[in-house]
Amino acid sequence: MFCLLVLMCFGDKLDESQIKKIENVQRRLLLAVGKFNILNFWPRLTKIIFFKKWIQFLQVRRDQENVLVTLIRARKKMKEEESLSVNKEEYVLSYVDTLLDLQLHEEKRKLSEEEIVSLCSEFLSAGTESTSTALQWIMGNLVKHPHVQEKVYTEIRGVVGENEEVKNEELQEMPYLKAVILEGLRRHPPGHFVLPHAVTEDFVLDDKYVIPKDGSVNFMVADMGWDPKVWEDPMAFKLERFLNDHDQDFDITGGREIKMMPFGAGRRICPGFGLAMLYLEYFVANLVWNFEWKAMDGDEVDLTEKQEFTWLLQAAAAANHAQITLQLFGKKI
Ligand code: HEM
Repeated sequence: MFCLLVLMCFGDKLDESQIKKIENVQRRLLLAVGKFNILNFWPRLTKIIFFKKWIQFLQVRRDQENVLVTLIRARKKMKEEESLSVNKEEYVLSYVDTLLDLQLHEEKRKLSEEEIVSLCSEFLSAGTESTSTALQWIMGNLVKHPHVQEKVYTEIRGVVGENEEVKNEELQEMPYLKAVILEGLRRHPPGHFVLPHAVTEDFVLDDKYVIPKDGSVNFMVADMGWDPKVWEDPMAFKLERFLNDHDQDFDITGGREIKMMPFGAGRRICPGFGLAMLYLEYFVANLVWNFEWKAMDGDEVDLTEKQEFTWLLQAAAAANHAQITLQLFGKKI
C-alpha cells in the first residue's frame, strides 16, 4: 500500500532504495507523533520548556525535507523536460505534479516546497495504515465466514471466467464484493473517530446543545455503525444490509443520509475515499480469486478489536497541519 502511494505521489520512476528512504523518514515521524504532540499546545511556551524535544522535532522534520525535497525537485525537472519533449505518451501524472501546478488564487502564489513536503507526507501516512487495516479486517471476516468467501469467489468466476487477474473495470459488476467491503468498513472502521473538527461560530444544536466557537468536535464513527436503532443485529457480519437496496447503491459519503461514516462526511470527508474503495475491492477480489483463505487447524479467528496504529495516523494527520503552524512559528520568532 505504501509503495503504491509513493508511486502515485512521486511518479513511477523510483527504485527500491528511494522508497525505503521515504518509508524510513515517514515511519520515524509517525512513531514520534505522541512524543512531539505537547509542542502543539502554546508552541511559543512549550518549545522553550521542552527545548530538547523541539530540537529533536526539527531534526526529524529536516531529515524528512531532505528526502522529500530531493524527489520533488527531481519531479519538477522531469516535468519541465517533459513539457519540451515531443514524445508525451509515456508521462504519467503524479500527485506532486498537481501540487507543483497548484495556484492559490486568494493568496496569489504557488505552494512552497515545505508545504508540498507536508502535503506529500499527509498523503502517504493517511492512506497506508487506514487501507491496510481495513483490508486485514475484511480478510479476517472472510476466513471467519467461509460461506461468504465462497460467494465472493463464485461472483468473481461469473465475471472474469478463467482470467488470472480481476481487472479494475470488472469490479463494477460485483455487488456482493462491494457489500463485503461496506460491511467490513461498518463493522470495523479503521479509525473510531474522524480528525478533530471545530465550529467557526457559537452554534446551538437541536435548540438544546451549545457548541462553543473553536471547541473541539468529533464523531463516534464506530458507534454510529454499531447503533442498534439504525442497524439490526449490528455486531453481526451480514451482507444483506447492502444487497437489498436494488434501486440505489449505498452512498458511503452520507450524501443522502448518514448511517455510518468510516471516511467522515461533508466537506472534510476523506479525499482518498474513492481510491481506498477501489484498492479494497481490487485487493480483496484478487486475493480471493488466487487463494483460498483458511485458519490454521485448531486456530479460531479472533475479531476482538484493540487500539493499534491507525489512531496514531489520525493524530499524525492532525499533527501535519500543526507541523506547518509550528514551522511558520519557528520562522516568525
Ligand atoms: C479504508 C481507508 C481509509 C479510511 C477509513 C479513511 C478515513 C479517513 C477519515 C475518517 C478522515 C478524517 C475525515 C474528517 O476529518 O472528517 C480521513 C482524512 C484523510 N484521508 Fe483518509 N481514509 C482512508 C484512506 C485514505 C487514502 C487511500 C488516502 C490518500 C491516498 C487518504 C487521505 C486522507 C487525507 C489526506 C485526509 C485528511 C483530509 C483533511 O485534512 O481534511 N485516506 N480519512
